[in-house]
Amino acid sequence: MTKLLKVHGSQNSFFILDQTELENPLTDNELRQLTQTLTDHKTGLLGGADGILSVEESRHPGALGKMRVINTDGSEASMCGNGLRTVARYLHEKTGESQFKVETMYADLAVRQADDFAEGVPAFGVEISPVRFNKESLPFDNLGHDRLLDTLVPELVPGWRFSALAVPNPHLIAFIKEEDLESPVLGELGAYLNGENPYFSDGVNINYTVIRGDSQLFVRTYERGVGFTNACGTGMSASSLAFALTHPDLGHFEKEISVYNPGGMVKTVLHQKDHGYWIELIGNATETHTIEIPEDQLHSGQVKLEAVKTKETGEQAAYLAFVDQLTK
Ligand SMILES: N[C@@H](CCC[C@H](N)C(=O)O)C(=O)O
Repeated sequence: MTKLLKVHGSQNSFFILDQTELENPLTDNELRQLTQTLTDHKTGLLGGADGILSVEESRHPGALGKMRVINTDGSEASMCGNGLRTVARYLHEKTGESQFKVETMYADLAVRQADDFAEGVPAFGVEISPVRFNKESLPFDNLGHDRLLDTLVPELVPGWRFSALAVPNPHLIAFIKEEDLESPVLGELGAYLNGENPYFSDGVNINYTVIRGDSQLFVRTYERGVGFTNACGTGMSASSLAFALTHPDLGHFEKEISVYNPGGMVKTVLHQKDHGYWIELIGNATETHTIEIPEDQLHSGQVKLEAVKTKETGEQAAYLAFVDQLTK
């Protein structure tokens, strides 16, 4: 039997699969197939999820493991901020270390155990970097600009200003009004830019961001490879940096920014380093279920749900109580 975990950061949910514990690691095809099977929100396990986080061995100095991120549609993302917090917690519990690095597709990122957000709500801080603005990094094209920073882009939505950042996965940020949060335009633009289109050939995560005051944001994200999610950690980090660069009177470096989202709240802290930027993303790392699946079913992608054993950890009640007090 192989043990998996169902986890979330701001209710952006994942299954953690530690491939170092398998007799035979999955091939990339098997991992893609398994993700599509388990994460489907209608037919998947425990109501599905927003992806699988595959934990693998790292040989990089200081890194206790490697995280790979597979979106629900089977595509692989270079980073996942909410997911990295849960992998940090997993590796912390496995090794006893509280501060270490995790290898990701493009960078070895620093992670640390942070103060609990509330009783029963463990939290971790993770590095989000590298940050790039050039159009080749996302990539985007045919928009008449080499970078977007609070730029009018009539090709996308007339009258709306966009910023584009790779952290290193690609993000578009639009600062919008509170009353536009439920507009159908949000989903339409998300679906358009993540299908065949002349601008973002690899798709893009889109963060619709409302400024709620000094150091306060609300972000709703349409994620590449998934659709609307409860939260996107790299998206909230990218939005925080765009906020400070475009609204320096309200968004500040080296000071916590509270970022609310449909699934809860995280904190971000912006840093400048060597003419560049990095962001610390701090938030919950909640384990909701332990799961046991026969290893052969993971390889075949034909998981028989009746052969799977699941057990609630009880952490979700504490998390929901935390979210409840945010709104009071
Ligand atoms: N939810 C994640 C981002 C996951 C990857 C994204 N869908 C992509 O394709 O870039 C986060 O918390 O950062």
